[in-house]
Amino acid sequence: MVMKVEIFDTTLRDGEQTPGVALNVYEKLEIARQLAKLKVDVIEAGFPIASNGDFNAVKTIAENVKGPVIAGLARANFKDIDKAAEALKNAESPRIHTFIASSPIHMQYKLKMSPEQVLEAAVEAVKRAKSYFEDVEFSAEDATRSDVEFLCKLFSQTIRAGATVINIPDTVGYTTPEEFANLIRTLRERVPEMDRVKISVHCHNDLGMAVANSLAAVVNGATQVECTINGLGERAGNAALEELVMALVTRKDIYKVDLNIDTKQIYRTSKVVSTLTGIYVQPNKAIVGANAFAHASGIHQHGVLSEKSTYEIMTPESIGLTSNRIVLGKLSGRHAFVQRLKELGYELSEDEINRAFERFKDLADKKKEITDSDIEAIVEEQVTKIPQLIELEYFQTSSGNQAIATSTVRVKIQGNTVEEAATGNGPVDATYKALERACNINCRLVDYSIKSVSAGKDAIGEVVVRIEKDGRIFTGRGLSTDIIEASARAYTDALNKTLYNSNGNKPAETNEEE
Ligand SMILES: CC(=O)SCCNC(=O)CCNC(=O)[C@H](O)C(C)(C)COP(=O)(O)OP(=O)(O)OC[C@H]1O[C@@H](n2cnc3c(N)ncnc32)[C@H](O)[C@@H]1OP(=O)(O)O
Ligand SMILES: CC(C)C(=O)C(=O)O
Ligand SMILES: [Mg+2]
Repeated sequence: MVMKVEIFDTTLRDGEQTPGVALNVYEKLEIARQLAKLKVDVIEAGFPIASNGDFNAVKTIAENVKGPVIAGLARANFKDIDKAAEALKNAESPRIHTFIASSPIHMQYKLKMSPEQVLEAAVEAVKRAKSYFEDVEFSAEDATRSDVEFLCKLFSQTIRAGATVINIPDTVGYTTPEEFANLIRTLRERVPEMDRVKISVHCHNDLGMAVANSLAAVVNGATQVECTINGLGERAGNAALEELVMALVTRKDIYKVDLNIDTKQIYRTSKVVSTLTGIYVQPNKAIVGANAFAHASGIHQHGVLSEKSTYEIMTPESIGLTSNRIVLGKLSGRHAFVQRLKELGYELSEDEINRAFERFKDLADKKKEITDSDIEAIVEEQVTKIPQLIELEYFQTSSGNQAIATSTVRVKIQGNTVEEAATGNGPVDATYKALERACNINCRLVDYSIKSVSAGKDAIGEVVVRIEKDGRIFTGRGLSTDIIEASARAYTDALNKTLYNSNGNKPAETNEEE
C-alpha cells in the first residue's frame, strides 16, 4: 500500500518568524485561502497568545477556511493552550500544537527546568489541549540535540496523555539526512506508542539541508512534514513546501508516497506569499524561482526545443506555469534564435538569418538578455540593409562639460581603411564630422532622434538620422546599448546609402525621399 504523507504548512506561524515579516489578519486570511486551494492538510495559522492580532488571525482563519485542519501554537502552559483553544473553537477541524524544548541546552539555559519538570509540563499541556479537542500535536523543540533516551520517555508519555501527532523538530537545522533518518528509525523502534500516531518532522535550513532531512525522515516513516512556502521561517527558514512536494512527486519512484497537494497551485501560492510578505524569491530558487524553468545556453535551448525532458525533470505546467522560458543572450545558439524569429513571425532567408544572428551575438555580448523588441529591431536594421560599402570599424570619443568633444573613427570604405578625427559640439557631433571626413562625403544632418527600444538600464537605444546630400534625403538607423555607438551606426548607415546611390544604384529602402 502507498503511504500517505500529510503536508503541514506553517507559513503563517514559523514563516511569519522571518525577520521583517508581519502579516495582518486580511493578509493571513488571503494566504490561508490560497493554502486551502493548494490542498495542504494542515494550516498552522499562528500563535494565538503572541498578540491580539495573531489571536484574531487564527480565529478568523478557523471560522472561514474549510478543508484543512487549522492549528494554533501554544507553549506548554495552560494560558497559551486556553487562548489557542478559544481562537480555534469554531474551526471545522481544530488542532492545538503544544511544544516544549527537550535538549539539555534549552532546558538548562532557556527554560531553567529539569528534565522531570519538562516531562511533567509536556504531559499536563497535552492533557489540557485534549480537554478541548481530539487532535493534539506535541513537539519536542530542539529534538535533534536532545538525549534520545529522554525523547523516548517524552514521546511515550505525551502519546499516552492523548497526543495524536508527535513532531520531531530540527529546530536549529543541525542534523544531517543520515543522522535524522537514524533518529526517526530509533524512535519508532523504541517507542511502541509511535505506531498509533502521526509522526511529524519540522526541519530548519541553517545548513541548507531542511528538505533533504525531511525527505530522509519520510523514507524512515514520517507521515507528516512541516514546511513553509518559499522556505520562509526563523533565521535561514524552514523546509520549502514547493521543494519537498515536487521532490516527493517527481521522485515517486523512490519515495512511493501519496500527497493531497494540487501542485498546479504551487506557483500562484508562492507569488501570493512573496507579494504579501515582501520577501522576494531568489531567481535561482528551486521550483518557484524565475529561472527554475528558464534555459539560457544554446546547447540546453536546442535540447529543450527538440524534447523538453532533455533538460526539464518536471513540467512548468505541473506547478501552474504556462510554459518554460527560452532566454536569449550571449550563450544562446542558432536553434533558439531561429525559433524565436519564427515565433515573432519572420520568414528570413538563410543569408538574412546569418546576418541577423551575427548582429544578435554582437549585441548579446553587451546586453544581458535580448528581448523580443531587441530582435525585432535587429531584424529591421540588418535585413533591410543595402550592401555595406562603408563599415564602421572603430570609434572613440572623449567629452566632458569642461572639455572640447573629440572623436576618432576608423571606417572601411569599399575595402580601404581610413582613420580620421574631429572636434564638435558634443561626442555625437564630433563623431559625425569625423565620419564625414573619413568617408569624404559632404552632407547635412536634417534630423536626429533617439528612443529606447527595450526596457531596463541596458536597453537598446535606437537612433534614426536623416541627412541631406545633393538635394536628396537619406535615412539611417543604428542600434546599440551605447547611444554614441547607436548614433555612429545610424550616421554610417545613412552615409552608406548616399554612396550606394551615387554609385548609380537604386536604394533598397523606401525611406529615401526626394
Ligand atoms: C522554535 C519556535 O519557533 S518556538 C515559537 C517562537 N515564536 C515566538 O516566540 C513568537 C511569539 N512569541 C511571543 O509573542 C512572546 O515570546 C510570548 C507571548 C510567547 C511570550 O512572551 P513573554 O511572556 O514576554 O516571554 P519571552 O518571550 O520574553 O520569554 C519566553 C518565556 O516563555 C518560556 N518558554 C519558552 N518556551 C516555552 C515552552 N515551550 N513552554 C513553556 N514555557 C516556555 C521561557 O522560559 C520564558 O519564560 P519566562 O518568561 O518565565 O522566563
Ligand atoms: C514550535 C516548533 C515546532 C518549532 O518551530 C521548531 O522547533 O522549530
Ligand atoms: Mg520552527
